[in-house]
Amino acid sequence: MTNPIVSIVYHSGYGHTAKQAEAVANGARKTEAEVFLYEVDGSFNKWEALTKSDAIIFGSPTYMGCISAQFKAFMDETSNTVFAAGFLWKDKIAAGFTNSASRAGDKSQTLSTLSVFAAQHGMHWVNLGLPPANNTTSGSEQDLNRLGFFTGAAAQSNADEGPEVAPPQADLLTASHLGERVATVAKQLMLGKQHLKQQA
Ligand SMILES: Cc1cc2nc3c(=O)[nH]c(=O)nc-3n(C[C@H](O)[C@H](O)[C@H](O)COP(=O)(O)O)c2cc1C
Repeated sequence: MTNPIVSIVYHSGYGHTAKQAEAVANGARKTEAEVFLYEVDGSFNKWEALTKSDAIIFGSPTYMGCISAQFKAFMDETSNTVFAAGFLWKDKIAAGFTNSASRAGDKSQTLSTLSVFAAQHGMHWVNLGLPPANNTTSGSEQDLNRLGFFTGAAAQSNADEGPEVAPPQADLLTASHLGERVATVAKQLMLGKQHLKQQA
């Protein structure tokens, strides 16, 4: 019995989204998955590793209401290296996360862009799977999914704080939840495929 390979591909200009990416990886590591982190910054060459992955989790800071230019360059490269090379990511699992300075900050646009990107590659998008929190009188900033996103994991880093303190723990735990959820779904899909193959 093999375990799924979960890769996390992210860009981070100033280190905050990198902290979130590490939290996603830590969540995935709570399962038996093999977990790899790849940073996108300029030319990317880990295509073979991504093609071997069962799940790929995409992460970008929200810059000007969308993904960063560096992450967009990575996405555009996949047109040749993945799509035209044989639809190589079809049927893999995908998910996404983003971090920005404002609580909203138009992060939804970033997550939406990442999910469309995954769909273009024929991937199965896994959402966050947490109810929105911090939206009642008993809620707090310590709640998981305190920012209330559904499509993926969101984090908020105060613009005057460095990555040693931002994003806060609640957002890192939310990211960790996404990583664990994706790795679990990857295992379920793997076991389901093996079961169907044995029955055939
Ligand atoms: C070019 C640029 C554009 C930004 N645009 C947004 C934005 O649209 N919404 C927002 O909330 N924060 C915005 N920010 C703030 C960043 O999202 C925030 O500083 C984030 O923590 C940066 O993540 P990083 O350290 O991984 O690069 C922007 C920052 C930069 C540098």
